[in-house]
Amino acid sequence: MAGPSHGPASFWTQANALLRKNLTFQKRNMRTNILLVCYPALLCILIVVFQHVYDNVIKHAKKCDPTTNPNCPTPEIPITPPLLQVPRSPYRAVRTDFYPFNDLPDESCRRNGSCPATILLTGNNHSLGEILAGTMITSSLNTSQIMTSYNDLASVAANVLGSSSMPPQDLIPLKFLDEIIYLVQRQCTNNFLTNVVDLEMAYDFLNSNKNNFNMSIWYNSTYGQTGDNVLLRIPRSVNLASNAYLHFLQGPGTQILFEFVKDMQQRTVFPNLDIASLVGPLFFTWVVLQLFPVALKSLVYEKQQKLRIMMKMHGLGDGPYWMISYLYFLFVSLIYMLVFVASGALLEMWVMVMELYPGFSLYRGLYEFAQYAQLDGGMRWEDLNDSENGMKEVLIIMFVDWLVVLFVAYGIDRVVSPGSGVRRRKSQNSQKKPLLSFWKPSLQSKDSTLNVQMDKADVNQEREKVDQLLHESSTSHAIVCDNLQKIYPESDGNPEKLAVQGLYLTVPRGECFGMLGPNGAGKTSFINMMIGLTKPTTGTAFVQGLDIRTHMNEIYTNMGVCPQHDLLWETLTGREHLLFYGRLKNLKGSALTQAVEESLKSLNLFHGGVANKQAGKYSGGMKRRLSVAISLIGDPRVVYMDEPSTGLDPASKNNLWNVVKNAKQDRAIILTTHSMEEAEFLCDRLGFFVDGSLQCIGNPKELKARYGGSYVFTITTSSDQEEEVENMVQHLAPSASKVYQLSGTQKFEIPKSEIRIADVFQVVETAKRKFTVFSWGLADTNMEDVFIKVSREARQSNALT
Ligand SMILES: Nc1ncnc2c1ncn2[C@@H]1O[C@H](COP(=O)(O)OP(=O)(O)OP(=O)(O)O)[C@@H](O)[C@H]1O
Repeated sequence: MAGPSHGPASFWTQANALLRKNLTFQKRNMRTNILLVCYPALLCILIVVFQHVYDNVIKHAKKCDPTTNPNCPTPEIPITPPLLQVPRSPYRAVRTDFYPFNDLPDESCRRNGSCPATILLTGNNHSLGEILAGTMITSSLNTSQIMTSYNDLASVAANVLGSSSMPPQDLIPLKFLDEIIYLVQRQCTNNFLTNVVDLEMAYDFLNSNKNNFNMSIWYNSTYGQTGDNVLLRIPRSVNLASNAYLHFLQGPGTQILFEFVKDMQQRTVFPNLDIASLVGPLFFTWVVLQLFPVALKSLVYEKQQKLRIMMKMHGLGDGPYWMISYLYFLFVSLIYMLVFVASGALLEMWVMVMELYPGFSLYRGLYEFAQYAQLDGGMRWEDLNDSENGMKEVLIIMFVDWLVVLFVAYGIDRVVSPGSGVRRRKSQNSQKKPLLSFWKPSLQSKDSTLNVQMDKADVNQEREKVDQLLHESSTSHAIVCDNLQKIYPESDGNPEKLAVQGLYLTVPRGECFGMLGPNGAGKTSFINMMIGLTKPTTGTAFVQGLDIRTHMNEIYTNMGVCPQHDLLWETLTGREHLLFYGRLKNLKGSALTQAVEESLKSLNLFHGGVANKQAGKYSGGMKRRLSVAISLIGDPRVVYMDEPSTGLDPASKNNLWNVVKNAKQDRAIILTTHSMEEAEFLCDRLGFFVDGSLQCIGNPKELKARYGGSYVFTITTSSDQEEEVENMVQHLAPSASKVYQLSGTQKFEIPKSEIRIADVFQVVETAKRKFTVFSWGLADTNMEDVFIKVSREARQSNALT
């Protein structure tokens, strides 16, 4: 059906085939891809919409004036938590017995609203405190009071500044403050005391309210021995040359740490983190669940659907697979990242947390570049050491991520995958060599005499043939199994299972060998070993002279497989499947087109546009035919077909049989089936498998002759006459045995040597005169009888041993 074999496909041919398949697959998934790259943009829009709704509908923030309406919710919460806001006058700090701050006014100020707003600075540098106070408040005001020796800073902050447990409406919102606001970070629990001063607000306020203060400043002189540190958050928008900041900078002996607040946009996009703080984790979760595994998901999908091993079985090597997959996903990720970065400019929060995801660290890196681009000279190598930009961390994260993800993906492919049992270690002698030099009987075969039952002459003969071939240099037999054995180890409480026991088998080119046997006999286990899905426990097999334990990759280049369950890409058409596998088999140009067209025609997948229909839309029978077509494309020398005609209607079955019959001319085919009719029609030889071992082997005629030396006589009468019929048959042939009896219908096996067909007619005529015979028949044994007989005998003998 296909053209002549062109030898194994080169690395680049395989890469080309895979790339084309991936592009077609991607084209089919265009909608998903567009959605994928649009998600970040959609998410940004959603966040903004949420925020808008939240602000306008739920909070009414913009419509509520807190200066006139005390129930207005706080419209803005500064970004640096925790913050203490200045309380309204009735709640401000006053002198109490418990806290003897003598310079605070007494309680009466709360009634007339004259209590001062208080500010707490921490640190042990008095002069700095003076400078801070002097900078923020004009010197004409009585502003400075020094509080000493106070260690319980949190408690002081709460009491000196006013009650911290008051309801929010009693805090003066910063925006509408009529006195100076000074923010104190109360949780200063260690030596590094950090006063977070929002200078932007203080500065604005100072400029507009210079002479209207009623203010006390408390300065803790002893708390924190090493702490002279003040962390200033200075937005870029603030002019650093202003007097206030200069004073700060000149604070004697004080290390002033500047943290440039680069992301002022946050305030405008997310004025008050409520929605954003929900959306952030949601976004992160979505990223982890949906996007992180994009590449891995696809690799795992192919693995899970066994498509990876299917491609491998048809000759796709690890090299092209990894190269194309890697470059392909790199490209897809780049497109995704471009869209993401563009839309991510609107969404700058949570970037730090998300950096663990490689895409996000890339984003962070670009972001830092953008920030530095605003400065003279942009980012330089030495800036990597700047702890403020996190560029070094980003590069480290990306490098580690790259390594980890690459190794994880590769590890999944090598270790966890089906077929991992096959040793990928390159054989030291991977070149083909004369048969004799490496076709040595396996060690196990010497001990295997126990497995051989001496009464099975045909099976023994097969074993002798194997021994002989192993010592000859002939490669006339495409498949030689040498004491092949598969034992599944015990698991989940199930005992060890001997699925294939010491199998000796030879299949020459041009032969179709049928493997028959009841469910669970071990047929699929055998095929799985032969196609590299599982590893033999002991023994081995040689395909075209190559050992399946060590040369599976070479064997794949000349092998076709039609697995028991169809392994197809739902979104690729039948033609695209065949083009892909044809290319893997090194078919090119017109030879490829011709092979594909012939294949489609011969398997009845050509007419009515079926070839261009996606495989996901195929009926079960069409999928099956496509699987058979795939197994035969590129003229492989060895083909395995696991129940190829399952689910086919009679016409399609017939059509498929003809295809297989034509295909077997110059190749070895091993086929498993439950259809005796199929076995008889297609197979030159049959092997009956029961409980993992070969019970008999031979061509259909031989087997029928051997196991079918009897006629099957079936007769139906009323139930009362059963005994009489039985006596009658016994009289006719004393060795006859009853094999079936139900409601008057009885089936007898009568040795051919004991009767003549005319005698049977005679007996039935006599019986008809005595009682009613509803129906009767005499049949020669067919393959089904052989099957039943062999299975029964094998089970009986197994039960005895
Ligand atoms: N992965 C496994 N682990 C343990 N036991 C297994 C495993 N796969 C198959 N078996 C067992 O090995 C035996 C042979 O199974 P196998 O699938 O090879 O039979 P089969 O002849 O192909 O059956 P069928 O005709 O139903 O496809 C069965 O008893 C089965 O339960």
